[in-house]
Formats: sequence, C-alpha cells, structure tokens
Amino acid sequence: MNIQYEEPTLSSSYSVVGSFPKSFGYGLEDQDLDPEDSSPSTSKPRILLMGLRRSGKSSIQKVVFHKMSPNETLFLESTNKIYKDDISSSSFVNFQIWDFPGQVDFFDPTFDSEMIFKGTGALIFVIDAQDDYMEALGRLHLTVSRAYKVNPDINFEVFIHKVDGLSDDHKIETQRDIHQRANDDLADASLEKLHLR
Ligand SMILES: Nc1nc2c(ncn2[C@@H]2O[C@H](COP(=O)(O)OP(=O)(O)OP(=O)(O)O)[C@@H](O)[C@H]2O)c(=O)[nH]1
Repeated sequence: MNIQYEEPTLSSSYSVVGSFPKSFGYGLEDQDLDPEDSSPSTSKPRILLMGLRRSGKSSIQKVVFHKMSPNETLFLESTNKIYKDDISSSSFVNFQIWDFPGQVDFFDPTFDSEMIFKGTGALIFVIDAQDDYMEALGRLHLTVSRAYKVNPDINFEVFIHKVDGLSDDHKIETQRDIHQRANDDLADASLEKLHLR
C-alpha cells in the first residue's frame, strides 16, 4: 500500500498537518523510559503528543524527528505506554517529546496529572481528519481542561492530521468546524481563557 501525503495548504491558528518534512536533520537517540524516572532529562522543556488511538501521533514524531518515511508508519504498532523521546541535536535544540497512548485514562489513579502537566510547555492534540472527529473533540475538551487546571501556562495546539484524503474545500470546512466546536465546548465550560491554536 502506498500512502501519499500532500503539502499542507492551510495555515492558521489550527494547524493542518498534511505532510511531513522530509528531513529535519536531527541526530537522535530513542528512549523508552519510565515517565516516573527522575533523571535530569525530565526537566527539559517538554511537549506532549496526545489524541485518539491511530490519529497519527507516533507517525508525526517518527517522520519529523527520526527521518522515518511516511510509508513505514503503516507498520507502527499502537503505543501502549508513554514514550519519552529526547530531541537534543545541540544546546539550542534540547527538549523532550512524550508520545501518549491513544487510550489514556485521566481518571486512573496511576495517571499522575500533576507530574505530567506541571513541567509541560506545550500539548499537541492530534485529530484524524479522515475519521469522524466528534469523539476526538470530546477527548480534546477533557484533555485540555484537565491539563489547564494543573498548569494554565501550557500552550495548547490542535493538529488536524491526515488531510491527504480531503479536498481543499473539505479541508477548510473541517478546520472551521473543529475550531468552532472546540471553542464552543470551552465556552460552555466557562473556559474561554484557555486558548487553542
Ligand atoms: N492517510 C494518512 N495516514 C496516516 C498519516 N499519518 C499517519 N497515518 C497512518 O495512521 C495510522 C496510525 O498511526 P500512528 O502514528 O500509529 O497513530 P497513533 O496516534 O500513534 O496511535 P496509538 O499509538 O494507537 O495512539 C498508521 O497506519 C499510519 O500509517 C497521514 O498523514 N495520512
């Protein structure tokens, strides 16, 4: 099977990720660490990748930072625990990406939201545009409201992913609809101060 990713055509507050840069030239080292570990690396700036199962979180991380070809992402297995990846190509580029499983249960007592969200700079929520995104919107709302409660300084980014199967009109309509619904949900919960980008 051959996946073809097209260039992203939209750029606005809601990021539409339609293709992966071919090479970012980062020399990286994979790590599969326990999130509880207290090594000094855990104090690096941290970006969280969250979203429903199969939305494409690991693919984004592998293609952007590990030069994986988009076709190879077809064979990625589902992530079943938090996968911490050190991105440190120089003293200027030095941060961590935490790739979460799609089925994170925020109500599970072992999910330590304090530890996870306190030290986080940005949370990227990935939405599969080819899927029915209503469930993803519910999950987005739950995720950002939980994270905001712990750390209101987090930058929240919504990536509308897998737009390669959509027409240009459909891309714009999907982006507008997701933007509208996500912000309506926040307004309904009196969380207007929380800004999604
Ligand atoms: N059409 C299309 N498929 C994609 C794209 N990005 C990823 N995929 C496919 O989506 C599927 C799921 O990708 P993953 O990266 O494993 O998704 P995930 O969100 O990490 O999944 P979990 O670990 O289960 O939460 C794979 O078969 C990928 O090849 C894209 O931009 N377009």
